[in-house]
Amino acid sequence: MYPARTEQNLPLRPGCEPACPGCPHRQLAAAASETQKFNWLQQQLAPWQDRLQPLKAVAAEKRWGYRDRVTLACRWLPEQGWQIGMHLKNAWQDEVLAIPNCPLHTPRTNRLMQLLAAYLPTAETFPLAWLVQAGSQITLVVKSRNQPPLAWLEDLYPEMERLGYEGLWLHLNPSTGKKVLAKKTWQLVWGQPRSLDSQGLIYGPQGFQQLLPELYQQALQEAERFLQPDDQSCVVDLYSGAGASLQRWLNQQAACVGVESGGEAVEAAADNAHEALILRGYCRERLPQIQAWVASTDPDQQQTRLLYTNPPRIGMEPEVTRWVNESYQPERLAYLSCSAGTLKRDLESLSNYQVVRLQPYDFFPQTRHVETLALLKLTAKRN
Ligand SMILES: C[S@@+](CC[C@H](N)C(=O)[O-])C[C@H]1O[C@@H](n2cnc3c(N)ncnc32)[C@H](O)[C@@H]1O
Repeated sequence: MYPARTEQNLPLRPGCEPACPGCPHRQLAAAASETQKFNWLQQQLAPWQDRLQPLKAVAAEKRWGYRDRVTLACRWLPEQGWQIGMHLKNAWQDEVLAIPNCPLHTPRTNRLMQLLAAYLPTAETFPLAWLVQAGSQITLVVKSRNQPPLAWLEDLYPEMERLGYEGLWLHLNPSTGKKVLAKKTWQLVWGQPRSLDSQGLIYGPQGFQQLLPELYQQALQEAERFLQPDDQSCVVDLYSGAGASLQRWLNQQAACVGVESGGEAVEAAADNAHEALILRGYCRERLPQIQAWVASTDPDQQQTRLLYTNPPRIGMEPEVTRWVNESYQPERLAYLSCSAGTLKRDLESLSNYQVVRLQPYDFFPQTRHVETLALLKLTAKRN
């Protein structure tokens, strides 16, 4: 990421902790923050600068109080009680900065932190390491092999219900640390195991969700306009999560395959996009199955091949980029990226493609992060 600008032209919002490193743009006006992000993209994506569109963002009043998906560190201090907030870890410090009134969080997230800090027993009784909230699903990650007492939670349930929470999980993870979650020992202690998002899609406690659904829908709409999926096309959807994008392509009667490594997301996608084939695993390891699916879906090679990809920050796996560029060769490709650096690398590797348009979105206001949708078309003749 680019270095933080020292210019500070706005006062801190009420509740914003001066020492919190969470939002480097918190003292910039919206226009200044957006300009910084745009300039960063211009620099990172210089070879395609002429195709870079102005940044799309939500209205000013939606730039705060939007974070309803958080992973917060929890630490017990005998003098001060529970601290829930940002983990500050570097050579000099290893502490948790409490942020009970964070203005970036939704009001219910802050209320949840405050309630837990007030009701939790001491760390000796309940060694809480992380609080993970995915929308309406909450997980308490406990650094222990043994089940801690849960009776204290009874008093919290009515308030959690009032705040619109729907599920509370206990996750025992004795080795929790940098990697917060493990596969085993999840227990639903209250409510229901799954919730529905604003689009009616099912998700669970580990669900990946974009933070600003309105802007995310705009990005998907733009990808759909470009890809033009229909009943004569097949869509390969990589890093497909719980199936939000798959659902769109299916609505246009396209044949679809999704690939996703997260077990819970795969399970949700099977419900959210049940007409698609969902492959579980790393994309690079599923290439033979995707290839077989394409061959059986389009034996005469009459269909329009399309690709949508939305990888994590590290970008597409090199084997996958190579397969797209040299083997699958979709006519149109939409790539939603949260890292301009890895996007640049992958665009350069897609040598058989021309970048048509780069549309940035401010998915993470107040932070340095910026999302970009790259739209590409095949220029070489398919092998
Ligand atoms: C940026 S999220 C996108 C999810 C989905 N497209 C959405 O918008 O909801 C990236 C997804 O890729 C999954 N993932 C990470 N590495 C993967 C890999 N190597 N192969 C397949 N899926 C992977 C993650 O579990 C996550 O769901």
